[in-house]
Amino acid sequence: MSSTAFKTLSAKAAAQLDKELMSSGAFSIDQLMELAGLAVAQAVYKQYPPSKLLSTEKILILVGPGNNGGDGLVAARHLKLWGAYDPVLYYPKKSTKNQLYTNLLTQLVDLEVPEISTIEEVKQLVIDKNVNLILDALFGFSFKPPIREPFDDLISFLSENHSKISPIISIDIPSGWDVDNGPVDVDINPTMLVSLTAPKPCADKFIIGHPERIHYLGGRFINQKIAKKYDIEDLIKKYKDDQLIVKL
Ligand SMILES: NC(=O)C1=CN([C@@H]2O[C@H](COP(=O)(O)OP(=O)(O)OC[C@H]3O[C@@H](n4cnc5c(N)ncnc54)[C@H](O)[C@@H]3O)[C@@H](O)[C@H]2O)[C@@H](O)CC1
Ligand SMILES: [K+]
Repeated sequence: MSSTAFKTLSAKAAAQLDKELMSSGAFSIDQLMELAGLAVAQAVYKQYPPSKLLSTEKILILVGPGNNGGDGLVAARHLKLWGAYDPVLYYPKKSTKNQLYTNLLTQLVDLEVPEISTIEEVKQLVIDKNVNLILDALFGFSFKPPIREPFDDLISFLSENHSKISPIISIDIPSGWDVDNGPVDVDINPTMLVSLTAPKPCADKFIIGHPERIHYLGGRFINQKIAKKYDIEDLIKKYKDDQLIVKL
């Protein structure tokens, strides 16, 4: 039993649920990712509405090699389409074999979302506070420490400078954290977390002792039967009406 007010899904259970949705559940990854990314964009908008942001309203999107990165690409598109944010991408490890990611990137290129390609540019942008927000879409529930390059340098940089930089919003897992156990050696210290489907055990570590941290739930795509099987019915009931996100 979790010590916080919400149920959690272990890394193993989250991966199993994901697999189940895409096999017997008959969902495609494109559908799930679109809903997940849309929820993330809505949570960003809700928590940091454009009027609350300073000057440029730029949001740096740190994109990892897997589906967590895909969620970030989708969120970037919605934020850009809403006209209120200027996303800038950092996407150092692109998969050329996965058509889904290629398509998501093409959609952003068509929207003239700029991309920076070096870690030095990222550091400069972040340290000069030329971005108001940082969206962490590097790693999700399939991450296994220790972190490998080129992401080790980035995670260390964010960790060392966390008190000086704009707020970090992590998608599903604070990148670099162990999914079941929380922070390892370096901690990017996000201000906000958007858990997808259900929080993972590390979300307990995110919240406990940190009342100032913000936690949303998104990814409203599971039915009652699956919710019951994974014992997360109470969590799913927290969504009201047509909401795609809920603040936990
Ligand atoms: N059912 C759900 O809740 C859904 C989840 N989605 C997203 O999908 C994520 C899981 O996606 P994936 O399974 O593709 O995995 P991740 O995006 O968590 O990461 C996998 C990638 O990270 C790399 N990696 C793992 N450990 C590493 C390390 N120590 N150093 C460097 N690289 C490392 C792997 O080689 C792989 O390329 C979730 O967290 C969520 O964001 C959505 O896109 C769709 C639906
Ligand atoms: K993340």
